[in-house]
Amino acid sequence: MPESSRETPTVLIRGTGLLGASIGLGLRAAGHPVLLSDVSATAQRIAEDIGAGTAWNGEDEAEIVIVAAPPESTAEEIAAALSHHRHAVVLDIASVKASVLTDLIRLTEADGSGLSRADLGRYVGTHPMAGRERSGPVAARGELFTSMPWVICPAEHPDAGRLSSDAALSWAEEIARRLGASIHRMSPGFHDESVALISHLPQVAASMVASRLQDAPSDALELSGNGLRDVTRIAASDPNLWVQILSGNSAAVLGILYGLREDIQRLIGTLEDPAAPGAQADLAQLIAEGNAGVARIPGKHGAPPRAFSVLTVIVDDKPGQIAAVLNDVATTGVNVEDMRMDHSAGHQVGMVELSVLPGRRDELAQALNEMGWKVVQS
Ligand SMILES: NC(=O)c1ccc[n+]([C@@H]2O[C@H](COP(=O)([O-])OP(=O)(O)OC[C@H]3O[C@@H](n4cnc5c(N)ncnc54)[C@H](O)[C@@H]3O)[C@@H](O)[C@H]2O)c1
Ligand SMILES: O=C(O)C(=O)C[C@]1(C(=O)O)C=C[C@@H](O)C=C1
Repeated sequence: MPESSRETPTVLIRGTGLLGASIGLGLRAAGHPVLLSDVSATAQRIAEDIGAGTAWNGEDEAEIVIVAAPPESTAEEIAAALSHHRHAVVLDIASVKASVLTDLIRLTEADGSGLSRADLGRYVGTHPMAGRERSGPVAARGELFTSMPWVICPAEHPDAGRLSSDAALSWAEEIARRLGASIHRMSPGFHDESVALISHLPQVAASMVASRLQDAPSDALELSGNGLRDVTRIAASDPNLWVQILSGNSAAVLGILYGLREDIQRLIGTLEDPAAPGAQADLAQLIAEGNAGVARIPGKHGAPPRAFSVLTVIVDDKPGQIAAVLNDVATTGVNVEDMRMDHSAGHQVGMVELSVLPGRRDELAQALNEMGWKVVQS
């Protein structure tokens, strides 16, 4: 446990949108007093109303400040927090890390900043690898971070080496842990290279696939199944946020896009003459390489990839059905590892897909059947 005046110090959250309000909900549940502040009075009031914390009066001291503003405002907000709260640990959660740190160092070293390099000892850059395709406090969830990775990037100076103090680092990790996340410590540069591949490329790919649908005939769209939904969920993300993320990490994203461009060009060449010698093997290789890549995505808490068994429960499309299914599952003692809900086009039923450990599937299916649920195993 890091040294602090209290076990559950007061946390000020600056930026009370999706992430800020989710952190507020989670930290309040963990016993922290939480203060909220946002440039948008509406976002701040909604966050207060959903129980993420109470309004900051603009003066009170906090022991920990979490900047959850958009990336373009993050460095300035960190500098302001370091100035205002002279003893606080200051964290940010922006999706890009190296550009925020560079801007922060520049602001700190500017004449008249009132900050010194020593003040940066109280700063740690972080990034929860959890979110949603929706913005704003209305979409906030206190459990958003449970079992998800949370990156901790000790601040480093190009000439002076590591800046973040041990005390600040251990508070950053403690906060992530209290929100249920798993800790991954790395440099800002390695973080940005990594998220270009596992977060920024998927966003670009989803947006590009979904943009093809804009002018598609509605008869074609009515055939949409899970394949399309799986690939396009994040295409609903906020353009304003993603402009900032992609331009803040452009070099790393570009490196991946160059490789992708080669793959697409090759695929186009193959499909232009699929009967040519070697073409079928090329196509098989494309899919097989995808199989190999997807098999490397780890499970929860960085555990090795694990295939879950899925069973589908057919429910009436009316309020309270998902809660009723989950309540009955809870009585069986079988842990649900993942869950999703789908609707069957043109039918008044929903399909609740439950992922469970393979050894528990049959037992759960039988128990749910006995309780009167209609279960389909896939
Ligand atoms: N959305 C995600 O999935 C996700 C996941 C991890 C990290 N992040 C990062 O978290 C941060 C917030 O993202 P979000 O999804 O919660 O966005 P959001 O749009 O839901 O919320 C951002 C909030 O910040 C407020 N704000 C803007 N400028 C501000 C300033 N100068 N000071 C204080 N508040 C300010 C806005 O009014 C808004 O309420 C971003 O830096 C983003 O990169 C987002
Ligand atoms: O699950 C989602 O909806 C997300 O957008 C999450 C996601 C991600 O790519 O994993 C998106 C961007 C953030 O920087 C962190 C998390």
